[in-house]
Formats: sequence, C-alpha cells, structure tokens
Amino acid sequence: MIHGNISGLKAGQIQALERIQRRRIPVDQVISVELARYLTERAFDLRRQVGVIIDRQGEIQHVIVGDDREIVIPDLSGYGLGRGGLRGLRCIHTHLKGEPLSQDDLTDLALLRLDLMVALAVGQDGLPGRVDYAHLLPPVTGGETVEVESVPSIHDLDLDFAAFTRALEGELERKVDDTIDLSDGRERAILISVSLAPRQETEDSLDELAELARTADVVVLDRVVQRPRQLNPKYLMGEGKVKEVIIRALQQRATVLIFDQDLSPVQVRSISAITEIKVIDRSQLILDIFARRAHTLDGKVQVELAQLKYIMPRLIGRGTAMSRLMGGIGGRGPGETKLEIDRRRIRERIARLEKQLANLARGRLQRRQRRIRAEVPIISIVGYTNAGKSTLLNALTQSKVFTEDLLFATLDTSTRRLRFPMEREVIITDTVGFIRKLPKSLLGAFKATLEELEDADLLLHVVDLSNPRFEDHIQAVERILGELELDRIPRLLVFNKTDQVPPEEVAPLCRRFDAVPVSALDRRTFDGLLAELQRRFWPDDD
Ligand SMILES: Nc1nc2c(ncn2[C@@H]2O[C@H](COP(=O)(O)OP(=O)(O)OP(=O)(O)O)[C@@H](O)[C@H]2O)c(=O)[nH]1
Ligand SMILES: [Mg+2]
Repeated sequence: MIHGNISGLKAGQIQALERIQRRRIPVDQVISVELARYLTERAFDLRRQVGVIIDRQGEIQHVIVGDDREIVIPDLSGYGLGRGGLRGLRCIHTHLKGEPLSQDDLTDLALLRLDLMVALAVGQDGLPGRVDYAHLLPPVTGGETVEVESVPSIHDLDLDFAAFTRALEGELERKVDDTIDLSDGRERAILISVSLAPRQETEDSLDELAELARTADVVVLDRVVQRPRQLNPKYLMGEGKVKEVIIRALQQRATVLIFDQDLSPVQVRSISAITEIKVIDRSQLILDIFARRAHTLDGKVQVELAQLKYIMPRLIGRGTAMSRLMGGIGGRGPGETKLEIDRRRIRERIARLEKQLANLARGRLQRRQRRIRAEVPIISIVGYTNAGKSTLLNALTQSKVFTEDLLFATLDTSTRRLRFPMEREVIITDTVGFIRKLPKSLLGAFKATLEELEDADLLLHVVDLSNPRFEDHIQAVERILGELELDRIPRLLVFNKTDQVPPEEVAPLCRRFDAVPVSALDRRTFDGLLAELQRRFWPDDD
C-alpha cells in the first residue's frame, strides 16, 4: 500500500511507486544505489517527497508520498520494539531542495525508535546527491540523543548496516541494563505533572502519586514537572514538550506515562496517538489500585463500574489504541475479570452491574436496620488512606482486618463489636481511605459503601501524625465528609502513629487539635481513647 498524498498522480506514476515495494535491499546495506536512484527520480518527477520504510531483512514495508516539504510516516506501533528498544525499521526519504535533516525528521527518529533516518538530496537531474543520516545514541545525561552524519554521495555510504544495527542495539541494551532490569515483569512509569499550582504543592502531589504507583506495583523511573504558562487542551502541555517527554520515556524504556492531573478523553487520545506507551492519569491509577484491592462482591461491582465509566469516553475505536488503554495497569479489572473492550458490551455490562449494585444495596439496608434496631451505638472509623484505620480497628477489637503499608488497603467497610466494661458495647466499622483528589467518579461509586456512615453516632477520624502533611490530610478528609454531608455527625480526632513522633511534640499537637493520641500498634496507648469514648456514650457510668 502506498501511504500519503497520491491525489492528482497519473496511473503510470502510481504504478512506478508501487514497483518500489517489490525491491529488496541486501541486509548489509542501508539502501542500494539502484533504489536510491529510483527514489530520487520518482521525487523529481512528482515534485513531492518520496520515502520508504525498510525492515532489517531488507524488505520494503511502506512506500510514502508527501508534499514538497515532508512525508508523514504511518503508524508503526504494530512492529514493536526489540531488546535495545529499536523498531527494527529505517526510514529513507528524499529532500527535493537538498535541505538537511529537519527537526521533525530527528523527532520522528527518536519518537518511532527507528534504526536510521536518511535524507537523500534530489539533484538537478533527478539523481541522488548528498546523503544525510541520523541514528539514536545511548542516553547520556544532558547530551544529544541523536547523531547526524553526512556523505557527499550515495557511493560514499559504506556503512555495513547489519553490523551497525547489531552494535547500536547492543550498546543501547547495555546502557539500559545498567540502570533497570528489563526482565522484571512490572510496569515502568514516568510520573508527569503539568500544573499551574505552586511548586511545593506540585511536588507533594507527585510524592503521593509515587506512593500510589508503588501501591500499584509500578516501578517509577523518573518524574517530570512542567509548569506551562497555560494548559494545552490537546496535550495538557505543549506539543513539543510532550514529544520530548515521550522520547525520554522511550530511552528509559518506560511502559507507562502516569499524569498527576486528570486527562480529558481528548488528551488521552492525542497523546496516545504519538506513542504506544500507555497513558494513564491519577484517577485511573487509583481505580487500578481499587480494582486489585476490592474484596467483597459489593466492592468489586462498584470498582468495575467506576472503571468502565471512566474508560468508556476514552476509547478510540477498536484496535491498538484500545488495547493500549486497557492492557495491564489502568485496565486491570477487579478479581479475575478482564475489562471488556467493546463499547456496546461495556454499556451492557454497566447496566448489569448497576442492577447488581441495587440488589446489594437492599441487603445492606436490611443489615443497617437490624443494627439500628439493636440500639447499639455505631462508631465509624474514617481517615486518610494509610492512616492506620484498619490497624486501630483490629487492635481495638482484636480482630483481623487486612492491613498493609500500602495505600487503600481497605476498600470495603467491615464491622466489629467493641466491648466496654459494665457490659457496654459499640459497633465499630472501618471504611475505605480518603485521599486528597478522590476522583469524582469514584466518590459517586463509593457513596453506596460510605452510606453506612450516615448511621454512625460518632466518626473516629484517624490521622497519621507521623506524616508531615497530616494537616492537609485532615482537611482533605473534612472536605470529603462535607461533600458527603456527614459533617453533622460528631467527630473525634485520633492522632495515630504517635510512636513515630517525638514524644514532646505529641501533647501540644493533641491540645491544639483537640485530639486523642494512640499508637494503633500498642494496645497500652488506648486508655485515653477508650476513656473518651466511654465519656461520650455513657457519661454517667463510673
Ligand atoms: N509505626 C506505626 N505504624 C502504624 C501504626 N498504625 C498503623 N501503622 C501502619 O500503617 C500502615 C497502614 O495501616 P492500615 O491500618 O492498613 O491503614 P488504613 O488507614 O486502614 O489504610 P487504608 O485502608 O489503605 O486506607 C500499616 O503498615 C500499619 O502497620 C502506628 O501506630 N504506628
Ligand atoms: Mg484500612
């Protein structure tokens, strides 16, 4: 097939182009003198650039016709990248005015990870003139990423191509092996923040994104912070910058770009059109973590619903772009379910899940009514993710709720009884962790689970006091409670992980915030908390 601009060409001219596809280049040559000459003659005849994409076996994979200034290379993502991160394809094209390799040529070389980018100057007579060529270099910090060379004529191009690609590939692979382990099956990410917010805020948010990535079992290779004067509706950052970031990501052999800002469906699609590296945003990462951690049927249904609703508008159509959005991280369904990838099927699945969710909600309602009828006070533990909510619930009730030093260990509320002296008891429930920018779509999906909070007589707001950003966390939780209209319920602030805080700082902080200190790891620290609960619920008991 011939790609590009063939409008206005005569049948004979098209046939002449089609004949290019039957040519074959010896594996040790960049291009044969005959083919070079054939290409420049065609370009001279058409007054348009003509190009070919050749594989390592010397077969012509694509013939491309451009205008007098450029050709547009077709999608090559189907070819995949070899061990050294090269595509195994080279691009050879004509430059009508003998101009040197353009910036776009060099960007294409790096973005597409070609073996070589070659420009053949078209002489006055249509014969090939000077040859400019460029190849990638192993990444060095701050250095050039491509090397450009030039020979006066095609006859001077005595590069042993097979040996050249072997050497280059070996060098690229060695360079990467020093720093990352390619046999490690985990995803490798570049974290990207494009923000107009103050620097510290951006950095904090990126720290949290890195933490989320770790929780999702992703290796973070690098971070990129962009502070543009204005946000680009198509790429979030500028087009040149996004290409630069992708080129660097390719060099570092990243498999996923994770944006700290939520990307619009348009942005996901435009960036995905430049590279086959997967593009996801913070919400998708959180959804991914939720998907791995949902344990109950209720939780699984809600997460899958939220994922499908999030991904649906970002789907491009059938084919590669879709599998790029759906594969691996960001496209992991809860439990064993692989997310379905057909729009119509997604819609059907959403309808089915919503129905299922409604049924589950009825069961939940009955449980709640039974609990309320029992007239036992209900305490709900809320707090930022990783604050130690589940650990505290376990320690208070000596039960075993899944805890882990990862974000979002708990996705489902779990309920336990806590006995006090004098035959008193309360029901105490654990909830999903809150987070600063909890995606809107998720808040909705999790409302059902958080509905139980409405029945609580007291919210235990657990805070990780050892986290330097604990005040932000308190605020974030308060804000979400406000959004859920739960701020009318009495609250008790519990400062946890006090074992990690200098002892002399704990008491002043507790006074300032009117909080009770605990270390969920140490039951001996619970006296103050238990006394406060007793005082609130049964002030008349001794
Ligand atoms: N040093 C210390 N670590 C604690 C304390 N309480 C909890 N942790 C640790 O903090 C981590 C998170 O605890 P979890 O109980 O899973 O936190 P969570 O708030 O339930 O987290 P999510 O359910 O993910 O929102 C675990 O590694 C706990 O062992 C504490 O008092 N001191
Ligand atoms: Mg938990």
